[in-house]
Amino acid sequence: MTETKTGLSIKNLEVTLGTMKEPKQIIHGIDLELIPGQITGLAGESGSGKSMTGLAICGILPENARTGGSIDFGGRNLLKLPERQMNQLRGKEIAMVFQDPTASLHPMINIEGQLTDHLRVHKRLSRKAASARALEVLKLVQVPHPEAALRKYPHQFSGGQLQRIAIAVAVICEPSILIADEPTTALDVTVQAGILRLLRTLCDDLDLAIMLVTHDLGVMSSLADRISIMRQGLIVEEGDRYSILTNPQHDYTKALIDALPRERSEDDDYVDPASVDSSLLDAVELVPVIRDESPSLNDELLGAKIMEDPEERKEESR
Ligand SMILES: Nc1ncnc2c1ncn2[C@@H]1O[C@H](COP(=O)(O)OP(=O)(O)OP(=O)(O)O)[C@@H](O)[C@H]1O
Repeated sequence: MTETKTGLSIKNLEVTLGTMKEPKQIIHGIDLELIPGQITGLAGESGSGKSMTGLAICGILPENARTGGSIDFGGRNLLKLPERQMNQLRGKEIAMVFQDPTASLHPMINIEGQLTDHLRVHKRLSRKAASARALEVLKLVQVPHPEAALRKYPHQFSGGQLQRIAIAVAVICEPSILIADEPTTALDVTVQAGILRLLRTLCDDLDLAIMLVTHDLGVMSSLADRISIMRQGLIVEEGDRYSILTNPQHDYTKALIDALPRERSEDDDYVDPASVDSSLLDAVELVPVIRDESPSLNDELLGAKIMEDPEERKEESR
């Protein structure tokens, strides 16, 4: 991939909902950078404003939302962009993956149709070229039997495969930015790890700038390059993954880390790699970062999976 990707810079973003008479400020002036080839994690409790941040980037906030600050993408402030131009960027340059993959898939259109429609709208490719690209991208996201998958409908796939297809729809136009909002929350733990690994691979190979929204700091610990911790509409702490997880400064971050599961017990959902299908083994590799027997969340827990040097991680993933 030779094309240079564009990052995104949020400065002092404010979002207010409600009426003029009864305004409800949801986001209170946050800064965030999305950098090509990096996963930026946005973690925090429910209702802290993580999803609203993603919606603001995609220009799909609720109709009554009022915004302040700026979201700079390639020299344009997305908050001020006319709807028509925002429509052109959305899906092509800025894509989104949601918790529920069916939210981005039409139940009555086969997978080839969903992938090629999207491509033909944004890239104006011929039918034949769009079909070839659809097959290529299904292979990229590792959907089994991709030729046959193109002819199937969403209800014929499992949740994990559907999420891979939703990711294929998101990346088919080679966007610069991918907003992944709780992309694994609804999935079984072994499938979760595979999707997380896929996001990492796409980030590295396509030079994508990914914003990963999750309430689960455990997911962050295995994946994000940088982590921002959000609470009540504010980013209370931001830094590289290693320092956030090993040397948190804010009490709220410390509390989130304390809440991470550390011990395996009979009834938790730790999956013994020996007990799963060998095709999943690769994916499961990510899990031990989240679920280790170590007594505390320290360097030992983070182990080889957390490295200070992103280049070192890139090397490992090759
Ligand atoms: N359409 C809406 N109208 C008014 N308030 C809303 C609307 N949607 C969300 N909110 C409020 O905005 C705040 C931020 O919501 P948001 O969905 O961004 O939180 P979140 O951090 O993503 O939480 P979760 O993890 O539960 O999705 C919450 O207080 C929520 O109640």
